[in-house]
Amino acid sequence: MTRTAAIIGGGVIGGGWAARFLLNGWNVRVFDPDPQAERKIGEVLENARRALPMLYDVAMPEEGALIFCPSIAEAVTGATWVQESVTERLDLKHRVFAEIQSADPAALIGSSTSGFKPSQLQEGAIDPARIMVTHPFNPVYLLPLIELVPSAVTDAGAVETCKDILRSVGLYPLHIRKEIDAHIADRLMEAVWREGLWLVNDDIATTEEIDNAIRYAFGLRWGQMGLFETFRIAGGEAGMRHFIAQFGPALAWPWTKLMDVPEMTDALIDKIASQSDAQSGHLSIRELERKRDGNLIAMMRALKQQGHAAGRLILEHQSALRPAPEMACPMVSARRVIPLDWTDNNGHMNEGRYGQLFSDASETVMAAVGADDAYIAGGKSFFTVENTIRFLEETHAGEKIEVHSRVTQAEGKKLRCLHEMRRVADGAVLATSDQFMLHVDLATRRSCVPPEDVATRMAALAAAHAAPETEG
Ligand SMILES: NC(=O)C1=CN([C@@H]2O[C@H](COP(=O)(O)OP(=O)(O)OC[C@H]3O[C@@H](n4cnc5c(N)ncnc54)[C@H](O)[C@@H]3O)[C@@H](O)[C@H]2O)C=CC1
Ligand SMILES: C[N+](C)(C)CC(=O)CC(=O)[O-]
Repeated sequence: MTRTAAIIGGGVIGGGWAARFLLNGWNVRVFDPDPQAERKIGEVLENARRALPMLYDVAMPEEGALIFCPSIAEAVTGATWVQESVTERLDLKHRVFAEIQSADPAALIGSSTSGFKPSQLQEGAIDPARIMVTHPFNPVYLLPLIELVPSAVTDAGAVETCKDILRSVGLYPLHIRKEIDAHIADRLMEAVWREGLWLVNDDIATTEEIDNAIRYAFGLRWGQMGLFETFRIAGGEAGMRHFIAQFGPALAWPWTKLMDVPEMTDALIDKIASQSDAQSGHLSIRELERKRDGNLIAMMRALKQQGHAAGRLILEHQSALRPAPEMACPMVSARRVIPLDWTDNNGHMNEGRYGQLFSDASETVMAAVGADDAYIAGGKSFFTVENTIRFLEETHAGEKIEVHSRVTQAEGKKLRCLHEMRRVADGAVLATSDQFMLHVDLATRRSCVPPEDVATRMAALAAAHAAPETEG
C-alpha cells in the first residue's frame, strides 16, 4: 500500500524531504503559502531524481504522487507521517502544530528544527506525545542522518514507528537520549564555524583557504571515520590513551576562541560575502548543488564499495529494495540507473561497466537456479569463461536501464545466457552480452557438475526461455 507523507513548509529542507519520500515510492502532500514553493520543490526534485537513484545498484520504487494542498488540514489528514519544515521560529512552529493536531489528532509529527528542543516544540501542544525532532541534513535526499530527539513526554511507540518509517526510506535515525539545544551535529559544526569566522576576521585566511584546509585533509577523514575513530588511529599503536596524553593538554592552551564570536559588523559580513563571491560566485546555487550532489554520490559509492560508514547504510537499504529473482521470460535480471562514476572521458558509460552490469545480471540468473549467496558460501559457484559484448548505442549517466536475460544453454556444468541491456525510456537495446559460465567447486577452483536440484532448475529455465516472446 502506498503511504503518504505530509510536508509542511516546502523550502530547502521541506523540498529535500519531499524528494526523499517520493523517490522511495511514497505519495507526498505539501503545504507552503509561498507562491514559489511549487517551482522551488520542482527544482529540488529534479536534482534529486538525477542523484539519489545513482547510489543504488538496483531500481528504486516507482515514484509516488506529489500534491500541493491549499491548507495544512488537507495536507495532513490521514497522512502516515507529518514532517514540519517551516521557518526556524518557535511561535510559528507552535501555530503550525496546533493546526496539524486540530485537523488530525492522530498525526505523527517530526520537526526539522536545527536548534529547538522537543520540549520547547511541545509547549502548549494539543498532544505533545506525538511531536518529536527529526533533524535532517541538506540535501535530505542524499544524506542519511536524522537526529531523532524525543522529550520525556514523547510516546515511546511513536518514536519506534518513526524509526521504522525513516529506515524504510533509507535514512539513519540517530536516537538522541537526552534533549539538548541544537542536538549533536549542529553543535559540532557551529564550533568549527565560529573558528572559521575568527580566522577570516583576523585576516589569517580567506573563506577559500579555510575550505581547502577542510576538504584536503580532515574533512575527508571525518566523512569515513568521524572524530573519535580518526583520533584513535592518530594515537599510533597506543591508541586513544596515548592520543589524549599527547594532545589533551593543548585543549587548555589558547588555540581556539570557542566561547567567543566575532561581532558581525557590516565590514565583517562584507568581507565574508565578497570572499565567498570570489570563491564560488561564478556558479549559481543550483550549479553548486549539482556539483555537491555529484561529489557526494561519488564519495558515498566509494564508501559503499568498502561497506563502510554511509556506504554500509546504502547497502542495507539496497538489500531491502532488491526484488526476488523473477522466472519470467525474458527474466528482468537487473534494473538500475547509470551512476555518474560509470562514465568516461567520452561522456558515456565506460565499456568496463558493461561487464560489471552483465555480471550483476548473471548473478540474478544464478540465484534463480539456486546459486545464491548461501550456495556460494557453501563452496560452489559459476565462473564466466567467455563473454561477447556488443555495444549498440551510447549509454549516459542518469539513464534508467533494464537487463533482460534468457538462458540459452544448460547442459551439465555449462550455463549460457544472452543478456540484452535496454533503455527503459524507449526500450532501445543498448548492448548485448553472450555469456558462457561453468559450474565450479570453490575449494579446487575446478569445474564440476552441479548438484541435481541446481541442474533441474537450470534445465527448467532453459526450457522456459527456449521460445522467447518477441520483444519490441
Ligand atoms: N537549511 C538548512 O541547512 C537546514 C534547515 N533545517 C531546519 O529546517 C527548517 C526549514 O528550514 P529551511 O528549509 O532552510 O528554510 P526555508 O526558508 O528554505 O523554508 C521554510 C519554508 O517554510 C514556509 N513557511 C513559512 N510559514 C509557513 C506556514 N505557516 N506553513 C507552511 N509553510 C510555511 C516558507 O514559505 C518557506 O518555504 C528550519 O526549522 C531549519 O532549522 C534543518 C536542517 C538543515
Ligand atoms: C545551518 N544549519 C544549522 C541549518 C544546518 C543544519 O541544521 C544541518 C545541515 O544540513 O548542515
